[in-house]
Amino acid sequence: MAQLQELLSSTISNIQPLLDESISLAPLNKLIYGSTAFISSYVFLYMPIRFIYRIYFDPLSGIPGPKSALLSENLNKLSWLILPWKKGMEVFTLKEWHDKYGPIVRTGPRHVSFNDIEVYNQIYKVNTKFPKSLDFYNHPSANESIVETLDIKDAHARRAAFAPYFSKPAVRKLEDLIQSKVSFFLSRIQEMGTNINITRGFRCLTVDIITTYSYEESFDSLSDPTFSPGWLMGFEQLLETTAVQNYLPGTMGVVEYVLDKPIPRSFVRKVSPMMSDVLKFKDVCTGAVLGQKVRYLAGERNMVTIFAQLFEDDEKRERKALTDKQLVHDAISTVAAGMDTTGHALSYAIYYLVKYPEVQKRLLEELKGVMNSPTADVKEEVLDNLPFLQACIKESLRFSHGVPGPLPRDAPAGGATLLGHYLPAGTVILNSAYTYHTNPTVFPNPSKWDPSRWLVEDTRDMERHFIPFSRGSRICIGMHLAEAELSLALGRFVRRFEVGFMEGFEDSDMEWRSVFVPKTKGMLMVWVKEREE
Ligand code: HEM
Repeated sequence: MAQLQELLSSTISNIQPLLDESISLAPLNKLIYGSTAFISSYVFLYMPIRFIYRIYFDPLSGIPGPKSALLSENLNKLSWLILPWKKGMEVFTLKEWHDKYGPIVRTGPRHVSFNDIEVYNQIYKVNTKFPKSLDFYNHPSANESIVETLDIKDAHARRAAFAPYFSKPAVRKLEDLIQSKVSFFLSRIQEMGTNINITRGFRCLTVDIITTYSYEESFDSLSDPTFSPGWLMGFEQLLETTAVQNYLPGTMGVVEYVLDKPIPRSFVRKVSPMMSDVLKFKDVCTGAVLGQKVRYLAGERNMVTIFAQLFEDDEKRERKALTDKQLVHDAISTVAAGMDTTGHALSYAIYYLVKYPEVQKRLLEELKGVMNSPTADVKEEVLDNLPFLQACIKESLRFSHGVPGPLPRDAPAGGATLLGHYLPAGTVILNSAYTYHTNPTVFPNPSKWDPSRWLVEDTRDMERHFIPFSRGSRICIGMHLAEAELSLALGRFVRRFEVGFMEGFEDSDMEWRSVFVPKTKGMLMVWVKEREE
């Protein structure tokens, strides 16, 4: 005890002159001195102690994983965003880590990733206790949408309001709309013949369908001469900003607020055409949904759109109406959720059908069995029952993954024990569809696009690991619409056209990195020629 007292008094007497000196410094020097002391103690004292704590004493310390990832959550995030060799590569790295460390990996100080379908089913189930994580679902243009509603009860109520408009019977009633947009899409590409950016073409198709259904007025993107309307350019930019927001939450909110409110749009266009396009995309969605609300409130009752039905059902059921902000965020996120996902799956299908002509031939033979001419009408119900077409669609969904980025969920209050490890409340739990879809035990030779794998007798294990639409209470709300679009667009396209790659297109153009959804390096450029029989 006496020794300790002696040590303390000698330390104080050593520090005292330094403190006295610092008190007598000029204010500027005091600031420099103070900040240097703060930063040095943070970097050289606090960070190492915290690092050691995380490795040896933290409740998550028993979980295997790369130790370097435990240094700092913020550094991890920044590195996924800015280091050229890591940018957009998180899902690939997660898979490598699972291959190395096993089904549970600690990927950050409070992040844990899984590769175990039983765990997946427990987290992403109906009546789950694991809410979506604020760590990710917090984008300024969508944080009041269904997609980013975190609270389980609130999300249930929001989904229940929209679900009737996306059920299988509701989508069947939409068939005429989908068919007419697919017909227009096919006539446009027939007219173009060559140099067709089919990646963007598919996006325009899916958006014209969902905007007509949402707001009655289609964005009419399919009429754009090159399938490149301004709002789509904006959306492509928005995807880039999604990555910034994923890793640096709040940043885009501030940027968007500053550009959106006090600064005139003409000035924004001069300074940043990219941000200007992003704002244009938001403006179009905002105008469309709020315009419809005004018409509804003015007494118009003959609209059959999602939002008009919602306004009517709110009134009938005496439900609390959505705020304007919620409506706008739903309008933006529904367009965004349904466009790229469906578009990617279709692009991958066409890409591989061109690469593997024998597979295309087999598909064509099947389609000829139900469509006796290249432009014959066909119902979705008929296409749904074609095994090889459905196998091609499944394999394309397995390759495009739907949303490959991990869909983060939080460990609930009281924590959770998974695979024998206790995860305290708030631990961020990651599961990436990419990891599950490329499991070689379940999908032998997983990097081969092979629709026939789905035609074997027992597909149960593959089905269990096939999660492009996720599962449970937060499963994709637009799944039936997407399925109808995929069957009709792919079936009618392949029956009608021969298709090939444009000169200059390279396989590497289809390589992707993840900005939550996959973003390919280039665009799929094709020519088409109408089939003769
Ligand atoms: C091939 C096409 C599609 C795929 C692969 C797909 C995939 C997914 C996935 C994986 C989720 C879960 C996201 C999460 O947990 O954060 C999701 C959610 C969602 N999807 Fe889709 N989607 C597709 C098409 C569509 C379409 C056409 C629409 C509507 C027009 C749509 C609307 C939504 C909405 C609103 C959610 C949020 C549901 C919630 O948070 O409860 N999706 N989708």
